Amino acid sequence: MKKLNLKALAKINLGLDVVGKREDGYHEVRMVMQTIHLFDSVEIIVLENPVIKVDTNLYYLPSNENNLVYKAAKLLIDEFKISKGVYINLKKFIPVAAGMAGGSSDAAAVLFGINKLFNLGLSLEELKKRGVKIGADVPYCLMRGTALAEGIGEELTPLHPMKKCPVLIAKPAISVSTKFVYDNLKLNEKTVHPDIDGLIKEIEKGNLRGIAKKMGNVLESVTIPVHPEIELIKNEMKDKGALNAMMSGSGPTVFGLFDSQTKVKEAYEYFRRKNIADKVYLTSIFNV
Ligand SMILES: C[C@@](CO)(OP(=O)(O)O)[C@H](O)COP(=O)(O)OP(=O)(O)OC[C@H]1O[C@@H](n2ccc(N)nc2=O)[C@H](O)[C@@H]1O
Ligand SMILES: Nc1ncnc2c1ncn2[C@@H]1O[C@H](COP(=O)(O)OP(=O)(O)O)[C@@H](O)[C@H]1O
Repeated sequence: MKKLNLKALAKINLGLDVVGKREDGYHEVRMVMQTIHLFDSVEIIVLENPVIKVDTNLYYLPSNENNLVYKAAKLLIDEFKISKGVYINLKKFIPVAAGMAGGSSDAAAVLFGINKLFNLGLSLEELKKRGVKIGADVPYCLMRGTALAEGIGEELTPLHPMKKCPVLIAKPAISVSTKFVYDNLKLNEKTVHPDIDGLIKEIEKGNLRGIAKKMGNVLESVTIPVHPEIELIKNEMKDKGALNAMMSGSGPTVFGLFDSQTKVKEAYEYFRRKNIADKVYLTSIFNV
């Protein structure tokens, strides 16, 4: 049986700025992306019949063409007129609709896997071009590591690898639609834009405190007023010793960067004990 087991890793945005809006409604961004050690598991098995079958461990996720892994498989199977099929068994651990690119990373894993299983010979660049048709974050999920993402998120420049540190993740029991957040973003002269270039300089220096100071996410201005519990979680994390804490992507997940294993463990235990968030993970920076 021909099969592959892959890890689809989650991301956080160390910095997220929106610099304009395109005519098609998509926004021009400048984001510092970072992979973390939190992943879904994606098993792909080649089938002799030309079908795409998806199973997931989450009852509320679609297993039809609305699942991003289905879309990724179909895209390559159609383009390369592959006469066989695939069975995809998806085990989700990355919170859904959380600002951590779980779905995009699953799709990236399937593009990567089908390219390998059927010997399509596509380069990473060629896979990224197909990935952006599924979602703006898919090209980054194929690349991983520390990167500057521009355009709608698909123009990628690798950056100096982020200094390793413990990361605390906390997601309140709410889901946020990325489209809603972008649609409700109002950019004007009062908008506080994060200093993305300054953040990159601190990453190059490997200065964790400097990185923490320069973190910023312009989408917080939309999501936090709708879900004020995000601000409370950020404050709790900082109180418990995070160098800084911020919402990832369109939210609602909050991540905190720590400079000590002892502090992060204490904060993790405290978050679990006090039920401060629905899901809490103690993880770390993943570099390629
Ligand atoms: C905000 C970010 C930050 O990394 O991540 P998440 O919060 O989704 O994890 C990304 O920009 C999200 O990328 P992704 O989730 O792949 O977006 P897509 O599926 O392509 O688009 C969902 C919707 O978001 C809006 N959208 C997305 C990307 C972008 N640069 N401008 C936009 O306006 C569009 O309205 C689109 O219909
Ligand atoms: N494989 C998948 N994993 C997660 N969500 C998926 C998947 N396929 C489709 N979706 C849909 O995509 C939406 C957002 O997915 P997700 O990638 O988890 O969010 P975000 O981009 O905020 O990190 C969800 O509403 C979900 O129904």
